[in-house]
Amino acid sequence: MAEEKPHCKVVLANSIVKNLLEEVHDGLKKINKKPLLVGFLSSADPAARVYAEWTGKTCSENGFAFELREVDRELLEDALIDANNDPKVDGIIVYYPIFGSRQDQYLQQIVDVSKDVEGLSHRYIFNMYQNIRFLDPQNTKKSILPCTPLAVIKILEYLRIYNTILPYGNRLHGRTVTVINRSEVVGRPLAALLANDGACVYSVDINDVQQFTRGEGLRKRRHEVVEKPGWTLEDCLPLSDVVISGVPGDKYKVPLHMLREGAVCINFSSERNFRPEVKEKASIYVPAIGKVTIVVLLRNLLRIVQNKIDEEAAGNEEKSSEEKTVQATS
Ligand SMILES: NC(=O)C1=CN([C@@H]2O[C@H](COP(=O)(O)OP(=O)(O)OC[C@H]3O[C@@H](n4cnc5c(N)ncnc54)[C@H](O)[C@@H]3O)[C@@H](O)[C@H]2O)C=CC1
Ligand SMILES: Nc1nc(=O)c2c([nH]1)NC[C@@H]1CN(c3ccc(C(=O)N[C@@H](CCC(=O)O)C(=O)O)cc3)C=[N+]21
Repeated sequence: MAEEKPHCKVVLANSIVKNLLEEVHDGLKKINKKPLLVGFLSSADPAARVYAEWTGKTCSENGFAFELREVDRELLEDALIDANNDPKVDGIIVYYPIFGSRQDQYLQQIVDVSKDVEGLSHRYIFNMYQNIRFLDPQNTKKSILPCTPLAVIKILEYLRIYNTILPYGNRLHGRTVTVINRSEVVGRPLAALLANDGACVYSVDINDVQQFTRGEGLRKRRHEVVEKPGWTLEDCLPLSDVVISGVPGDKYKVPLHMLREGAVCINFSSERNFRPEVKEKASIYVPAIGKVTIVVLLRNLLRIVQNKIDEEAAGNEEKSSEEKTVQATS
């Protein structure tokens, strides 16, 4: 008897983006202005330019203004300060890598928190690792999450890996996820976010394996990390419901022989980290997520603009009540 084709569902970014865009459009209707995002391109990396071009395209298609500023990297610091001080600029994104060293982190921190749509400012990253979800004690202003990790989370929600029968904050309880990449911009924050939401996460990089969890019964408030001495990716794969890979370069391929039957596989690298044969074993395969990342970026920009509007309204209220007090006493 002839064998049938394997039953793997390939999920493309477009279908995931649709829902998120609706949310963004609704949000945009509620504010009566066109937010301005400014992108700074000082990177020689072709991936950065492509990403910048997509950002521009997605902005203009969805009611956001985008301005690309190509700046010599030695002049970037001053250009960022100018944009911080310019009230017309709502959000700032700096494309990486620039120097490819710690200087990139320094430049990242120059961007004013109130304009940081990528969510890589220290305050936002601190809140994320500490599992602090709001910016104010009244829990009205949600903190900003880093774009690519948040895009992966939105994908996992779309795929129903998040179990909505469980309370918010614990919806990955019982899931085991492997993340191959532990960079400070994607892999490590992603592992922390997933573990904060209740997952058991194996974080794999070129050197070692670490496990991120909230402990047995999710007793801990936030994730903790333990080293797994002697472990390799091969030990993690058979245990994992979800495998997320983001290794740069076209050489790297996730070994498929140890992959669990029916696993969910997601690639966020610019190159394909999974061979086409992944479809023989996986139940769901997401080959690229870049488009989701950009829509999440717009969602962050909207949130920043909303937070600013709310703050100004609160400030005005305070002022007018002060005025009243002054009037009453004079
Ligand atoms: N789809 C999206 O929205 C985004 C995609 N990217 C893409 O993701 C990729 C990674 O970007 P970054 O995290 O910034 O890169 P990076 O170079 O900072 O980090 C790479 C990570 O992969 C690990 N790694 C390298 N070789 C490995 C191996 N053989 N086995 C296991 N781990 C290995 C490294 O240890 C490191 O943790 C790039 O292709 C980049 O273009 C980056 C940002 C957003
Ligand atoms: N500040 C900053 N933030 C970034 O997020 C950032 C950056 N700098 N510099 C450059 C890298 C690169 N990057 C990618 C985006 C999408 C794909 C991606 O998934 N591309 C798909 C195509 C599009 C799709 O279908 O999703 C593909 O190559 O097949 C990869 C890589 C973001 N980056």
